[in-house]
Amino acid sequence: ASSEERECAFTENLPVADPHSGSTNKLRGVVRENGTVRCSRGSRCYGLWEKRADGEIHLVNQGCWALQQKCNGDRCLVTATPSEIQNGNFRFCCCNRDLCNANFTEAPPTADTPALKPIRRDDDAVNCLFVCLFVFPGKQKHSLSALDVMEAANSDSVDLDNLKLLELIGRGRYGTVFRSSLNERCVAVKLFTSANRQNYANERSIYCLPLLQQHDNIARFLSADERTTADGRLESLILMEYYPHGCLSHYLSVHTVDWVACCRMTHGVTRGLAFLHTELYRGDQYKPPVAHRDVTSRNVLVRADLSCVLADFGLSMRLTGSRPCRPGDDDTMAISEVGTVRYMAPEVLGGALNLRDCESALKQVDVYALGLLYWESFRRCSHLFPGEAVPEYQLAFQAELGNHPSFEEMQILVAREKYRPRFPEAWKENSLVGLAAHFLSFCLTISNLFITPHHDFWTGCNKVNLLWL
Ligand SMILES: Nc1ncnc2c1ncn2[C@@H]1O[C@H](COP(=O)(O)OP(=O)(O)OP(=O)(O)O)[C@@H](O)[C@H]1O
Repeated sequence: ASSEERECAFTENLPVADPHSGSTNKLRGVVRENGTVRCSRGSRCYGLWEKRADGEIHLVNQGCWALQQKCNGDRCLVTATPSEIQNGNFRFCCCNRDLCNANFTEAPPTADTPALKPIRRDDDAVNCLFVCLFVFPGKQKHSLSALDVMEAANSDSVDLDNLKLLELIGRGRYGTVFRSSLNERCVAVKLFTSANRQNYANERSIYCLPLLQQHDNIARFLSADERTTADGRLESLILMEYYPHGCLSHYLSVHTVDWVACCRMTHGVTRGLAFLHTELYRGDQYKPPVAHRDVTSRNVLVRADLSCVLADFGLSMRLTGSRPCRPGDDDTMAISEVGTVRYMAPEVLGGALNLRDCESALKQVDVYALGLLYWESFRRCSHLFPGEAVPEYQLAFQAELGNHPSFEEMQILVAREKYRPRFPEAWKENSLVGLAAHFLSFCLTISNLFITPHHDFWTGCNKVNLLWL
């Protein structure tokens, strides 16, 4: 039964734009004139209704639902309590019988109700979905994120039996990343051992912040879960969209890029970081400003069209709310000295981070690292080396300190000697004017694309400019 084709009621009052991943096209199936859709094998049906201010319930969308977990009922049961979904304004259900989504049935959630519940601990992902779908209907370009968030919202416990780890694609300090398949969809899975559970919990909570998944330059989160391995160990998993080009540093190490591609890459990371830093209120949604605290070219992932997303939020920190950020706190050290040593700002290395204005200080630390990413990227830009070979890819300070610089080495070089990555000779000699023009147009491009000119961001940007100039 799970692999049958399914016929579902179909309505699209709110268009779900074409996702940019082929694998999710199967969400739609073949739409028929009689208001139904023939969904691809293994799909379920879903429905979404809105309760308006007048108390009337209006149908919003119906169609095929690619995720199978918890959608096995005959009836379309709404089990998330109304308060969990946008203050009770929406009803979502999915089910596994032909046309079962024509109507919904409200049922109080029970332990064994074969239906949906939002992501554990909060309903941010569900709320994100509704903001994606309704508050910004003009942003259909991002509707893969809406779809993904719908999936995330409903995949509290992914059916891990269907998850196959296929190939090891990355190993970081905190997690091991595998290209994987989930119900024939290609995904990336980051596995954390119990020793790194805090990092997992933090990354998960950041991904689930309201509005975060709406942004095109933040990595797509699909789900998170925990399981016990055969030998009794606790293992935590984060499921994400799979980015076939991998991380920025890998991409740049094997490819040069032209000017446009280079701008697209750096611009994407910049937008992602600006968004992360920004405090947002939209309707009843609140996104706190967040510092990434580990901006590196390994933590930026590259899409097929060479646009980039910011990833790896295991060390990220909300900059408002309950967490203190004052000198003398027990976690002052943790606040100021996390990250990858190569990308640490001089004030972090020199122990001079201004914790009295923690929010600005940590944002500026991120922006310093962003400047190093620009340097790594533009050194691989073919247009900036006319008539000569593009230099081999280098990480920032690799020429000076090699592959594994220590904290002390970085401290001496960057904080004490105030050394910064060098411009290649080609940029100094012949094309300074051209470069300046390019750089100016680049700055203008990115400045146009910020949501709001953010004071702290621009303060940080001055550091980038200084680094460049
Ligand atoms: N969704 C993805 N798609 C493709 N490759 C990925 C994906 N996520 C991570 N990777 C690869 O795995 C590597 C490690 O991932 P990640 O940085 O999230 O782990 P980490 O343990 O937190 O690492 P770090 O040491 O940077 O903190 C990345 O640099 C990248 O090459």
